[in-house]
Amino acid sequence: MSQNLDQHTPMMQQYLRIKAQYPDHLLFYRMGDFYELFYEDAEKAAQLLDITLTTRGKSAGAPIPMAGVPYHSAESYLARLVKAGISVAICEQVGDPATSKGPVARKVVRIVTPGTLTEDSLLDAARDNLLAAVFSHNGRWGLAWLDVSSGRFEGCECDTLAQLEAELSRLRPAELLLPEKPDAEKIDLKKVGDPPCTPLPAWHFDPTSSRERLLQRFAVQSLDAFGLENSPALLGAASALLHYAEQMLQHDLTHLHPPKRIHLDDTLILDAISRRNLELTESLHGNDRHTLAGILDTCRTPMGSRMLKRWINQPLRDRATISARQDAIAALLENWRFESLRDALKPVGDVERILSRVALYSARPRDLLQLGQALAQLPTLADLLAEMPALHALQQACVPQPELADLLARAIVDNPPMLIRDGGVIRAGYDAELDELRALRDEAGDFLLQLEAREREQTGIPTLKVGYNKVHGYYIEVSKSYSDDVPLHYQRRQTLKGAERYITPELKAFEDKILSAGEKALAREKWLYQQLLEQLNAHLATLQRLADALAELDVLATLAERADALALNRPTLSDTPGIHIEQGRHLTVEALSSEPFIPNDTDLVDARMQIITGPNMGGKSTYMRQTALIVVLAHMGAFVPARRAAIGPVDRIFTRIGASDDLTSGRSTFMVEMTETANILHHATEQSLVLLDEIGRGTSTFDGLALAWAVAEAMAQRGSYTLFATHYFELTALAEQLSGVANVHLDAVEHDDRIVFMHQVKPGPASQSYGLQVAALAGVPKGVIRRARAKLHELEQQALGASPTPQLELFSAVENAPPDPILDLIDTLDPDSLTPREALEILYKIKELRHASE
Ligand SMILES: Nc1ncnc2c1ncn2[C@@H]1O[C@H](COP(=O)(O)OP(=O)(O)OP(=O)(O)O)[C@@H](O)[C@H]1O
Repeated sequence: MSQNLDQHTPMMQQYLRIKAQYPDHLLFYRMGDFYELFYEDAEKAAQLLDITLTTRGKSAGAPIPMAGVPYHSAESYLARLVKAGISVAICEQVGDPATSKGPVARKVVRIVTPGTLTEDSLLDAARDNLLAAVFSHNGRWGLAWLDVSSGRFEGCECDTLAQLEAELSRLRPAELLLPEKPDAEKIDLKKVGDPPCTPLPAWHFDPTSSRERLLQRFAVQSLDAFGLENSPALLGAASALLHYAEQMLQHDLTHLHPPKRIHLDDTLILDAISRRNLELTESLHGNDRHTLAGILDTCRTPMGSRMLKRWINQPLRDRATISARQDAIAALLENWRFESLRDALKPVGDVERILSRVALYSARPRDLLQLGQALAQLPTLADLLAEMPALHALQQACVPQPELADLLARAIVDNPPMLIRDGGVIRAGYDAELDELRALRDEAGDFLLQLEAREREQTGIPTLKVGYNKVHGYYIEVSKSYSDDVPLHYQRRQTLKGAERYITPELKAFEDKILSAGEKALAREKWLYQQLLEQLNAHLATLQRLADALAELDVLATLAERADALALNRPTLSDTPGIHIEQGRHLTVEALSSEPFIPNDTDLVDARMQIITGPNMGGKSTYMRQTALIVVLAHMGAFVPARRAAIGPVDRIFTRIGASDDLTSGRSTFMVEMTETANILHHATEQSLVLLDEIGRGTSTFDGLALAWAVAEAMAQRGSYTLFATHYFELTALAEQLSGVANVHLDAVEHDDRIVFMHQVKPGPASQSYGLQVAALAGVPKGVIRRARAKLHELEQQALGASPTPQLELFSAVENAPPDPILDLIDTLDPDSLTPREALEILYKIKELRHASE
C-alpha cells in the first residue's frame, strides 16, 4: 500500500488518516449498512472471523483488500474478537451524506476492548468484567480495578508481588493495563489467568499528575475521603485506569462510583493457589458447577450471582458486617420468608448493568422495559422487607419509585424491538405529537383507497390503481388500453410494458406529507427516547444504590435458601482463638456423591496441629478442604455445613494440596511443592489456617520424610492452625514430642479381602497404610500386587537395619517392624513402678536381646 496519501482516493485518504491514529486496533469503518475493514485489518479479520476477503476497487493504483460485516450483526463478530483479546475501534459516519462534499465525515466513537464492555451480548451475565491497572512505586504495588458495566471502581496497595498476584487471581480482570516499561519485577501472568495486557506510556501513571486528575474528576479538594492520599502507587494505577476507560468509551463515565480503597487486612486472604485448590469459583477440572459458587448460586438475578462470587472470593474479617449478614439470613429463614422474596426478585433482572448503559446513553428499548419491570417489583419488596428489621438498611435503599415506574410503564410498549432505530418503541398515548404524526403516517392506507375509488369514478377507468414503490414513490397506474382516457392533469412518471404510471399534484402533496410524517414520527420517537434516558440519568445515583441493594437482597435470600436446602447452620465467630467444628461437611463432595456423606468434627483448639494419616481415598483431602471451606463460608457471613462451628480470628488460608507439574513455567512437581511450602513458611501466622497435603512426596523417601518432619515441626512451633496429611507414619510421633500436635486418622476396614473406607475422622494415628489394597481396588493386576506385597516385606526388613537418623530409625521400627522382643519387653513396663535397680536390670536385658538379634 502506498504511504503517500495524495495517491489515494479521497475516501481511502480519510480511512488511512483515521487508521493512523489506531494502529493497534482493528478499525471497523462504517459504510452504509456495513462495517468494512481494509488492508491488513481486512486480512486479520477475514482469518479471525472466517469471513470473505475480497477487494474494493483500487486506490493508489493497487486493489484494496477488504472484508466486511453487516452493521446489524456486528455484535456477534465483536464478541468473537473481544474473546480473542482483540480491541476494535468503531468508526461511524457522523456527517450527513446528503450535504457532504467528498466522503461523509467519520469519527471513532468508541473502542471496544475486553475490559471496557457494557453491551449485554458481549458480557457474561454471571461474571464481573473488570479492567485493572497495576503500577509499582517505591517498592509498593498499586492495583486499581473498574467494572464499567456497573460503575464499581476500587483499588488496593500490595506490599509484595505475591500479594498482588493473589489479588489479581481473585479479580480475574478481563484486561490489564501496565506501564510500557515496568520498573519492577514481572508479574507471573499465567498465575493470574493470563489476561490480555495493554501497555500504556509511563506518564499515564505519574503519581503527581494522577492526583490532579482524580481531584478534578471527582470534584474534590483532597483524596483523603477515598483513602488515596499518600498512596502514589495506587493513585497512578487508578488514574491511568480511569483515563483509559474514558478514552475507550469516549465518555466521561458519569455512573462511576467514587474510588473505594480496599484494605487487605480487613479481608481473609487467600492466595491464588489456595483459591484454586479450594475450588471456590473455578474447579480444578473445568466444571464450574463443581465449585463452592456452583453449589451456592441459585440467585434470582445475574447481579446477585456476580455479587455472590465477590463475597466468596473476598471473605471478610470485619465481624460487624459478618454478623449483620448472618442476622439477615436468620430473619429470611424465619417462616421461609426467603421464598416470597426470591419470587419477587425473579422479574428484576440485571438492573446494575442496565444502569451503566443508561448512563452511557446506549441502553436499548428492552433494557428500559426490564428496568420498568424491576421498579414495578419495589412495592412488593418493600412490604416484605418491612417485616424484617434485620434488613432495615436494605429496605431503605429499596424505596419504591412510583414516578419512574409509571414513566417507564407509560413510555415503552410491551414488546419493543431490539433497537430504537426503526421506531415502534414508544407507547401510544405517551406523547400527543408522536401520536399525531403516527396517525398521519398510518392514514395513508385509507386515503389511498378513497383516492383510488374517486379517480376510477371520475375517469371511468375500471383498472385504475394507486400504488407505491421505493424509487418512484406513489403513482396511479392505468393499463395501456385506457391511456387515452387519462385526464390532462395526470403527469406520466413511468412506462411499463402493459401500463403507464402517473402522478397528480394531489397525490404528490399527499406523498410529501406522508413521507415526512413517517420521518418526523421516527425523529420524535428518538428524541423522546433520549429524553427518557435523561430523566433516568437524573436519578442515576439513587437507582444505582437500589441495584446494589437488590443484588445484596438476592444474595442474602439465596444464602437463606441454601441454608434451608443444605442444612447449614449459623457459625459463631469470636475473639477466642481456635477452630471447633462439629459434624462438618464438604458441600461439593456431598452434592456430587451418590453415597451419603459422613460428617466429621474438626478440633483445632488445644492442639492447633493435626497430623492426618489414613489410606489413599480415605477422605483426608476432603476433610482438610471442608474445614477451610467452612472457614471461608463463615467469613462471607454465610451459614455453614456443620452442626456447630466456633471460629476464632483467622487472617489467611494457605494450602499446599495435590501435585501438579507447572510445565508452562518449567518447574517440576517437587519444585512447585517446595515453592508453595516456602511461601507458607514465610508468611503463615498463628492466626493462619494451613492445609498441607503430602509434603515431601516428590523426592526420595528420606529426603521427603526429613523435609516433612522439619516443616511440620516449624508449623507446630509457629502455632498456625495446621492440618497436615501425610503418608509418612513416622510423623505421627510428633504428637508425643511437641505440645499442640494431635494425631487423627481416616478409618478403613478390610472386608472380604477388600478395603472399605469409613470416611470417619478418628483420634490417633492410622494403624496401617492400605496402599496395596487401594491399588488392588484401582484394578492393578493381582500378580503385581502379590509382587508388591513381597517387596514391601523385604523393604520393611531392610528399613529395620539401615535408617539414616536415629530419630527416624525409631519411627520406622515402631511402625513397620514385625514383632520385636525388645519392644515387647518395653511394652510390658510401667516406669513409674520400677525401682532403679529393676530399671538397671532391664537395661542389661535389652543389651542382651540386642546382641542376640545381631
Ligand atoms: N466424609 C466423607 N463422606 C463420604 N465420602 C467421602 C468423605 N470423604 C471423602 N469421601 C469420598 O472419598 C473420595 C476420596 O476422598 P479424598 O480425596 O479426600 O481422599 P484422600 O485420603 O485425600 O486420598 P489421597 O490420599 O489418595 O489423595 C472422595 O472423592 C469422596 O467421594
